[in-house]
Amino acid sequence: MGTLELRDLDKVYRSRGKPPVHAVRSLNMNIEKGEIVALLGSSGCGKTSTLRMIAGFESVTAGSIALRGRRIDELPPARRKVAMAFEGYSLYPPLTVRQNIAFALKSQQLSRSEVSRRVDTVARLVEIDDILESFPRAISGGQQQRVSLARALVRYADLYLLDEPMGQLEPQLRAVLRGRIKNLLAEREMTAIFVTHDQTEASALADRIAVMEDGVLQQFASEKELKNRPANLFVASFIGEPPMNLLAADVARSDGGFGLSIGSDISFQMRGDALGHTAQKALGELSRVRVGIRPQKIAVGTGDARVRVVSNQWLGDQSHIAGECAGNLLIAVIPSRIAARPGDIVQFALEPRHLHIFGPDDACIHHAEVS
Ligand SMILES: Nc1ncnc2c1ncn2[C@@H]1O[C@H](COP(=O)(O)OP(=O)(O)OP(=O)(O)O)[C@@H](O)[C@H]1O
Repeated sequence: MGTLELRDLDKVYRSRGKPPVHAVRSLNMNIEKGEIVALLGSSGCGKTSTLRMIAGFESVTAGSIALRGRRIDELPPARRKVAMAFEGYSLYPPLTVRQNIAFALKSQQLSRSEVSRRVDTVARLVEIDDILESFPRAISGGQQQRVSLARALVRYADLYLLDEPMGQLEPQLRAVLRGRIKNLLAEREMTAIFVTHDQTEASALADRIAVMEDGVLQQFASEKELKNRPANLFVASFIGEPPMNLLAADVARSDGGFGLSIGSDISFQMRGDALGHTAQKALGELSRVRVGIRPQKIAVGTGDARVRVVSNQWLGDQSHIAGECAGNLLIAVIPSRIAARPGDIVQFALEPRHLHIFGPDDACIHHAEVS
């Protein structure tokens, strides 16, 4: 049993005169104590709706939410033992920053010195200790966001919900706070869910990442697992920078395995013994699949694929070379510079062991070797 259990959670928004919006569909998740989870996905995929249902700001259309074995989906927000930092979850204007943060501790009956100590500690952590006596209207948006974060983190709760907690901060401060918040959460074994559309943030903070699209959970796994074993085409193309190269391939049976060809220019021999049973069965029934290969797995300057260079960018520590081959755009990332200009022909080497293969319903039927 996890600390937080979401069972078949559904959210449908109905407004008069408009078609209903099915924002979250049959969501199932188990989150363990002390786990930090990121809800990651593009705008409108249902991340915030999920968080707001857990917080109690939105009703649940169907399904259930249990926290430490207790059903909470019918409880008012204040009784859920959940601390949250929400965008627009506004600060009280007549109170100073210090009073705003201390207010979150009101129900906990702590001594004044204990309240003060806790407020000071969390304020230092998010670097707002110099504005504790200011009023909300006198501080910047980024500072307000950090006050909101401090107000959540200062509490002792069963669960912390953070909606784009650092969205308004500059990259440098963001990186520093990320590290500190991660340490704090780990030290106190706090269970937390945060919403982000920033992959770097999700990878840096979270133990596991829930990738959502169109209200549907696509995969819930560690960053490494998402990268190495994407469940489907969506996750494969969403996770990783630059995105995985995806190509349509024709399937043919060949000696002891399968041949996959992309136009007449690129082909792969997949040995049967390198494919699992599921992949062999699926390939035996399919004439066309999609294959994926990460840009970092393509070698440049050797190999059979002749590629016409579209762009070649040196980013200081790696080159991104985009090229066209058999009507497909391929991107390779290599750790060195090469002298290739747009229009030049260069060789790309794509190896069968680096291929992910996607079958019907875009599900992954074979994963690349992990190296
Ligand atoms: N109160 C509401 N009434 C009607 N539709 C809503 C409401 N809140 C959200 N939606 C719709 O539900 C869908 C999911 O929205 P949600 O805010 O949960 O997504 P999100 O992934 O958090 O997006 P963002 O990153 O832009 O906040 C969207 O289509 C959105 O327009």
